Parts: sequence; C-alpha cells; structure tokens
Amino acid sequence: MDENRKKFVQEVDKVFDTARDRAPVELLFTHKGVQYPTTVCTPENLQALEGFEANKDDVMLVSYPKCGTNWALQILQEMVYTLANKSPPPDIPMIEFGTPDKLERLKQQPSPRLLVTHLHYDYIPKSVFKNKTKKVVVFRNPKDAAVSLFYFCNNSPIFPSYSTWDEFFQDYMSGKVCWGSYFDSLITWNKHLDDEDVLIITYEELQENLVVGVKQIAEFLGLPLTQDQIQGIANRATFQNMKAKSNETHGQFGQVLFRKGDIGDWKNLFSPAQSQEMDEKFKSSLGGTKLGAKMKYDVHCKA
Ligand SMILES: Nc1ncnc2c1ncn2[C@@H]1O[C@H](COP(=O)(O)OS(=O)(=O)O)[C@@H](OP(=O)(O)O)[C@H]1O
Repeated sequence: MDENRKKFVQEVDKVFDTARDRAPVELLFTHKGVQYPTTVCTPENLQALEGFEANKDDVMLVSYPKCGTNWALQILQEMVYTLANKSPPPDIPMIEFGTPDKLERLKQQPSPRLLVTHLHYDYIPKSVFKNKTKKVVVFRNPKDAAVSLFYFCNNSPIFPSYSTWDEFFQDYMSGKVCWGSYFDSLITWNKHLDDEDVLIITYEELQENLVVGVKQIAEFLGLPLTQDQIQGIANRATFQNMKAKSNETHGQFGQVLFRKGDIGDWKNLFSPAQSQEMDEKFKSSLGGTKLGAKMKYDVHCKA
C-alpha cells in the first residue's frame, strides 16, 4: 500500500476515534446557517476557504452527501493522479475538511489538483467559477440518498444517531442535516447544467453503465484514454471491488461507507405518505427542469 494512502487511512481512523469520544451535542456546529460535523470541519477552515485560489487545470468533484462522492473520487483520482504516475496526496481530499494548515498544504500542491466538496454552490470558493475549474457534479435520486445518509448517521460516530427513520426523514426534508438541504443544492445546480465547465452525472447513470460513465468523465476532462484504460478504471471502481479493498483503502470509514451500493433501497424505509411528500418536494423543486429529467425521478423514485 502506497505511503500516502496509509496516511490517509490513519487520518480517517483518527476522525472516527475522536468522534467516539465526543458527546452527541458536541458533534455538530452551524456556520452561516448550515450544519457541519465538528470532527471534520472547522469554522476557521470554512472561513479560510472563501479566499482559496483554484486554477483552471484543477478538477473539482462536487457531490451532496451520499450521492456517490467516494465512487466518483476513485475514478477521478485515477484520472488526475495515477495516470500521471503520481499518488493522491495523503490529506482527506474534501476541501472543507480539516484546519487552515491543511488548506495551506493544498495550496502548495501543483495543479492539476483534485478538489472535492459537499458544499452548497454558494459556499464553493468563488475562484472555482472565476477560473473555470472543471467541475464534475454527482447527484443521486433523493430517496436513496436520504436512506444512505440515515444509515450513515446511525452507523458512523461522526453524526448524532436518530432513534427513528421518521425523525430523520423530517430533518432531511427540512434541510436540517449536515451540508444543508439537498433540494436547495439541486435547484441551484439546475441553473448551471449547461455551463461549459460543468459535467453533471448521476449515481444511477454510473450504475447503468460504468464504462460509459468513466468515458464521459474522461472526455469532459479532455483526457484521451484508451479503451483498456477506461475499462480498467471502471473495473477497479465497481462496488464489489471497492468494498473488497475498503479496509486497506478507507479504514473504519470503509466499513460504513460501502453499505449496499444499490438503487431502490428507499422502498424498504419510506412510508407511502413519505414517498408522496418527497414526490411533491421534487416536483416543486425540479419539476419540468432539465436536471429533473436527467435524474429520471419517475424511474428511480416511483414504486
Ligand atoms: N463503487 C460504488 N458503486 C456503487 N455505489 C457505491 C460505490 N462506492 C460507494 N457507493 C455508495 O455510495 C454511497 C456513499 O456515498 P458518498 O460516497 O457520497 O458518501 S459520503 O457522503 O462521502 O460519506 C453509499 O450508498 P449506500 O450503500 O446506499 O449507503 C455507498 O455504498
């Protein structure tokens, strides 16, 4: 195992161990009206991020929690680092994680750098838009994304647990979860779907055909990959392959991250009333929009 990866796993394990020592009330803080987990984010870093300079040849991965961040990250790390015979840096790649000194280390890295974030569009450093950093944005159908986050809250120590799914559902619908409302994020990105420096891809598209998804990302980044390279990246990014290696690659985080990796698990938790409530929320947020159509809500979110 590569030394940088070992350090990354140690860092992730430290986060989990620290979280276990904190009382539930100490696990979250609010910054500019949005909740974040205290074990990974700090107000100082969120503040310092505002002035972060991203370059045109950096690559940004944007994904709301539980929409496939780590899946797309695996693919992009190969494209940005492995293909250039570099290993990904040891720090956790989420730009909002850590303290300002981590941000300083990131500033020292040469571009292209892979910048990863769950942040709402409005809180992403402005330089990313000004300098036209390419952004790969990954979304997932909101019912499965909610279920995935519910299990993560209850199985990982970094978030307070919920005693019931119903309680979590209410918080999710009203945006009282870390990184804010998923629907707000979707509404904002819908306005940028056709920006030349934005590629929006869905979890479900990757599930449907991972090779096509990898190819699409490579083309967007302007990487002339061979069919064998595309196939290799896709093979290493399957759920089974990533889960099988997760102890080595993600430490304790991997044990809760690679849960089901499926479409449709929402059917095991949503009541008919909750399903209808989310259908209405999706319709009022994205009904009749291009992003709404791309997400194929009726295919993935109707029983
Ligand atoms: N390779 C691959 N293929 C398919 N699905 C995958 C893959 N890797 C991760 N996953 C699933 O993605 C969900 C976690 O999403 P994130 O990586 O965004 O989580 S996080 O917010 O960054 O913690 C989580 O979904 P659920 O299984 O539904 O909980 C993971 O299992």
